[in-house]
Amino acid sequence: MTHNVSVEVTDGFHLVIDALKHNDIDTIFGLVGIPITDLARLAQAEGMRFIGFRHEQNAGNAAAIAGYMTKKPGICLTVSAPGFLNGLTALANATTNCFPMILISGSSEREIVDLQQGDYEEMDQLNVARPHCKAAFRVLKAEDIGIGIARAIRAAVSGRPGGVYLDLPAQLLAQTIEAGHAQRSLVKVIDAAPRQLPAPESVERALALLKGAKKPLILLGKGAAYAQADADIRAFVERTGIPYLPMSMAKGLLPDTHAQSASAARSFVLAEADVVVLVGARLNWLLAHGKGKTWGKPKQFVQIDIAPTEMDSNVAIAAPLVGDIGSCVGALLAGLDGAGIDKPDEEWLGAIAQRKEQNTAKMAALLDRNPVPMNFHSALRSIRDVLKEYPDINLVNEGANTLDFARSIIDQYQPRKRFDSGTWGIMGIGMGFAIGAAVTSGKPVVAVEGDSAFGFSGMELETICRYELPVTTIVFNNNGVYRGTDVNPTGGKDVAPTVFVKNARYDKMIEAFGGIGYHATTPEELARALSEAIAAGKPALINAVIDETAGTESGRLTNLNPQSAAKK
Ligand SMILES: Cc1ncc(Cc2csc(CCOP(=O)(O)OP(=O)(O)O)c2C)c(N)n1
Repeated sequence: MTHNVSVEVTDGFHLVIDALKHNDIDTIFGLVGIPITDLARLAQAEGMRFIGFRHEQNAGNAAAIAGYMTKKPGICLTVSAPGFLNGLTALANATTNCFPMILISGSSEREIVDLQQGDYEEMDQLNVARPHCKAAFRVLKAEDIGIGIARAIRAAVSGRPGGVYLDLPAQLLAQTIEAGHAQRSLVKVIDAAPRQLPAPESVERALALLKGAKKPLILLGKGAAYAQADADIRAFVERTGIPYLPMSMAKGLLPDTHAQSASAARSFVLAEADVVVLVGARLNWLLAHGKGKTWGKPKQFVQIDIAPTEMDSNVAIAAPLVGDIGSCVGALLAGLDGAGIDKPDEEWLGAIAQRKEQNTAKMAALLDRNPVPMNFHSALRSIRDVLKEYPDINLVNEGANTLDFARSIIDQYQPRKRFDSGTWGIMGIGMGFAIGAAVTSGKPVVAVEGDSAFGFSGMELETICRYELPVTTIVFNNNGVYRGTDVNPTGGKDVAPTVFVKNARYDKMIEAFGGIGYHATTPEELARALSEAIAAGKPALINAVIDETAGTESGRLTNLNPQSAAKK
């Protein structure tokens, strides 16, 4: 006699969703297609948010900034080959910026890929991904999905955070597995990013170096913002009385209006300081690699970083402090009283105050002007004055002049509220970061965009309108990349490489998707539109007309070559 015993089964699709939810992940950013459309549908049906994008790079950027804001990996889901490649730029950027994210892509079957038999969207994605991310895994058996997701989560957030690639062949998703076995295969990641305490002797060495400093300086990097050790970092700055410089995404750890902020005297303090404490800030190109005329006199560095190999990356580090930033700053605080460190010399603080006063007066003179049409300064003054009323606003910023000037003109008052082109200086993060910040925080976002930078992700205005996100995009429209005045030297009909359609109306773009468009030609119009848009809490775009002659081109290598400069 046979007994028909019904065995409850599940499949790879459900197991991926169960594994993510089992680890408290509730949102996926992605773009559907073969073989992951049903995975997206199922995720939504099972109560997760699936935010569908128009280009995978923007979905990846949204996942990356969600990871930076929450310390949980943001999830980006794409189709194979071209969809995976579109997401790869965001994965590489996340790894470069130490944002935890996981790019999950469907892929072709191993047996076809390895024999290069020409599958639909065939690519050896795992090997393509490896050089551009922190870790890469592939899962071939449904019973391994739980451990695969767990490994990806731990790899993304432990140690120095970064991007992880997880390769899911189409057949895996369709595989069935007995439900009880599936449930038991799930893995809840315990203590994914364990604290890493610094060695006591390294703390003593750092405090001793500070004790001998006459002109100390603290440099806060975005790693300090990511650490979410805000109170201890503020206490360390305030109890030592040491002036500090925030890198752009560390702005707001202490309010930019704080008396110890040395931002308005940046060049002076970098050149004159004798001991510099780097907190989650790497001595890369953004800090002139810690040497040369930017840094003037020889320095001694205390460096706090979770990666021991970051030490001496560019210059010798006199006091390496290896561990997670919260533990390292906490250890310095605990040892402060016993270290007998005096407050910085009044001469040092007085010299900084004087330089701040001079530079603030120069900037005020630039900001007080009201040229017609607007320039970067008058437009940014207008935005600064409105955003002062919204200290918790999320600010996204990219461009060249738009990025450089906004970084010093728009003040931040709270940590992890400014999201920009970061370590790579990449363009195109705008709308993805804006969507990621709006979805993650549930709060309003203002994106201040150069017109070229906006163009990289502008189609996501439809995504912003579709999910009715409170995102106000301000396009600094100066008719081109850096500026809009270059001409084709041949007199031919093609415009110059850096020039766009003159007087474009980006505000009409968002109206096509039901959003609110504003056209602003004066700082007053800009301020009124921005205040109205933030209050409305709906998708909006302000086309801010900027003088096309106002911009300067950054990093023009030909200027370094006298011969080519002479030909101009
Ligand atoms: C993915 C990528 N491709 C190109 C570039 C090179 C670049 C750096 S800044 C920039 C845009 C500058 O024009 P924009 O109008 O946005 O700015 P503004 O001067 O404020 O008016 C480009 C194209 C980078 N960094 N990343």
